[in-house]
Amino acid sequence: MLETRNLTIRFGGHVAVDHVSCSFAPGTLTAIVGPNGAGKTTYFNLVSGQLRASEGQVLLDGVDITTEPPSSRTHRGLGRAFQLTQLFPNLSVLENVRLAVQARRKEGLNLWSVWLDHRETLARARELVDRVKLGDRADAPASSLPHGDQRKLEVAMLMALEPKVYMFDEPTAGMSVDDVPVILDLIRALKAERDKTILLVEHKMDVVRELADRIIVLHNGQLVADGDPAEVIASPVVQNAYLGLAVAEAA
Ligand SMILES: Nc1ncnc2c1ncn2[C@@H]1O[C@H](COP(=O)(O)OP(=O)(O)OP(=O)(O)O)[C@@H](O)[C@H]1O
Repeated sequence: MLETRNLTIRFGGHVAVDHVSCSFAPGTLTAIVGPNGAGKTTYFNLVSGQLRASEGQVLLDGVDITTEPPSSRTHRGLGRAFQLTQLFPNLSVLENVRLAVQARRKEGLNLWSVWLDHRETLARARELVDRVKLGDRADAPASSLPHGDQRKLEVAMLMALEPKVYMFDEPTAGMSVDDVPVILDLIRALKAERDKTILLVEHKMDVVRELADRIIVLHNGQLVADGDPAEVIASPVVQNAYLGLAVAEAA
């Protein structure tokens, strides 16, 4: 179980995330929505450890991880999609995924087991590369991939870590219409495993409606709605705070 208690961060006088208390159970997909600047990405950064909270706590399975660096949170099973800057641009797609698989496994000192591990690691990496539909780009340098394929690679690397909690921040942003279904299918498949906790920041309401078991709404850093997707979307607070604004912005 992932939980935040009164999670808060201030940048100067600005409170970007304001006392957000929320828990996320395994087997659920929670969409986090809200207008631009609402604090969604900042909330993610606080959970994954890219930012340190000014106040409040982050707990994973009851352990207070508020002051831990991102690497130890990852080690505990908190998985945030890789950023492009974390990839090795000159290594191939397969090599990048292989390194992520390797990071997850412990290599023994016995040479025979190292060899077996190497073969298994490579096989697992290939499986993941195929799963994200990058099989025909496996040997291409990561830097040569178009944007949509790079996002798929990020997801493959995240899956290689086998986290308990998956955090996706607008996973389909900037993708072509052909690439979007690949990512959504992967998220659906993770959801079908029923033991993963999935957090999804997403602006596309049709995606949210289809995938989410629950929606939380952030507005000015505060949690202003939380519940069943249909009810939350219909609630006045969302219509005014989010959808109303989104419509106004789109106009
Ligand atoms: N490092 C920072 N320093 C100062 N202000 C920041 C910093 N990071 C975020 N903010 C501010 O915090 C607020 C929340 O930003 P955040 O990016 O979390 O919003 P968001 O809901 O993810 O928006 P979007 O939907 O546009 O991605 C914004 O007002 C932003 O300008």
